[in-house]
Amino acid sequence: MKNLLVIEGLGVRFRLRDATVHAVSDLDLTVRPGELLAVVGESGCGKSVLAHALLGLLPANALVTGRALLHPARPAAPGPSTQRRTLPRWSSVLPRPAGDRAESRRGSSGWSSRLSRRLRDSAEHQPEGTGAGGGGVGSGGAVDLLACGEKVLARSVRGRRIGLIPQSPATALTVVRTGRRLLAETLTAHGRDPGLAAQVAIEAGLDPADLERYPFELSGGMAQRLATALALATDPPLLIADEPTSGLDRPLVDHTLDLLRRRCDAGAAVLLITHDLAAAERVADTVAVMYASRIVEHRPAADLFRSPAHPYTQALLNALPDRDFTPLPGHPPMLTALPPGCAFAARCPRVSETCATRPSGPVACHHPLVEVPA
Ligand SMILES: Nc1ncnc2c1ncn2[C@@H]1O[C@H](COP(=O)(O)OP(=O)(O)OP(=O)(O)O)[C@@H](O)[C@H]1O
Ligand code: NI
Repeated sequence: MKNLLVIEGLGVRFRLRDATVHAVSDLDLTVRPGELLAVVGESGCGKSVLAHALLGLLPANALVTGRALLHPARPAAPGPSTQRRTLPRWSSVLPRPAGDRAESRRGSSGWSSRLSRRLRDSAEHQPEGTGAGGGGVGSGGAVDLLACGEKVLARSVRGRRIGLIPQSPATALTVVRTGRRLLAETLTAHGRDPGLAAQVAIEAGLDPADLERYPFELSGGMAQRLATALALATDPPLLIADEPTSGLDRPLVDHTLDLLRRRCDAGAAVLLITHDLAAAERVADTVAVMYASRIVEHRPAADLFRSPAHPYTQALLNALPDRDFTPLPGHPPMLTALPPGCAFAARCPRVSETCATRPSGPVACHHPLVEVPA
């Protein structure tokens, strides 16, 4: 089936005063409708930055290169007049990008001013795909997420074509509305019946009674499930779930994973970002392993879990309690000082002189455990 998302050569660097953080490097990925792609890797390897780059949620000190084409899930609609629907500019659950230029110019970054602006922005209703910042929109409805600009992202991508379950929902949720109101507003904005709020909450594993609470009254796990419900409410063709099971007990972890799997089985695509390899093994079709800003192995999940090819993937699997339970020694390199060759070399049992040069291919290793055709 045709790809829904095609990422080519994605790079994200953050400029600091005296250094540059290479958070994502030369990243290529594709996601098809119906595919659950899991992105796994140790803390700080660039997983969330990847998600935020796709949604235009990076701060102002980020330099983004490459392209990320999002194709229409179904054949392109005939024209804006037939499908124009007013949407709040910001989904209830999406953080405003810290680098929003207008915000930086105003120089006001306090919590209350950000919140009041978010509320004001929620009242703005603008037609889709017009005006400044509308570059990167190709014929046939494909959008280059890295070039289309904030207006297109806000009006027609975030929430509508790509949903996000953010990694820290407790801080991303709008705090002045109850869960029920957040859900009802989101459903309404997307042309769905606000009366479905309870049903969507149950689907996400949240007791509908908890919808009467404000987000700050929820536990971490409850906020996680409310964020999941909000992302489901928009029924997006692509869902990015950034650690959607953190803070959940095992039965709720399985509930959330099975929910994501069912979305794929119904034709949506899911990009699942997780530390939890067991979670990826349970539901993923394909797995991309990230190490120090790069994808080092990208293969069908069944192949990767049966027979890992990159020594880093093998080390991650060996650390699982139901395998060797052997922790991976050492630490990843600083993203401000990445080596020119293989970034895993310093921790790799198979290292040789060749590893001073950078490997490439579906398994970025000079000494893979199994040969994987390109
Ligand atoms: N605004 C920023 N400025 C500088 N560095 C940043 C910024 N945002 C993220 N980083 C750095 O980018 C790297 C990747 O961060 P990211 O949040 O993507 O990691 P992650 O893989 O999602 O980790 P975790 O599993 O802990 O969530 C980290 O080293 C982080 O410190
Ligand atoms: Ni993260």
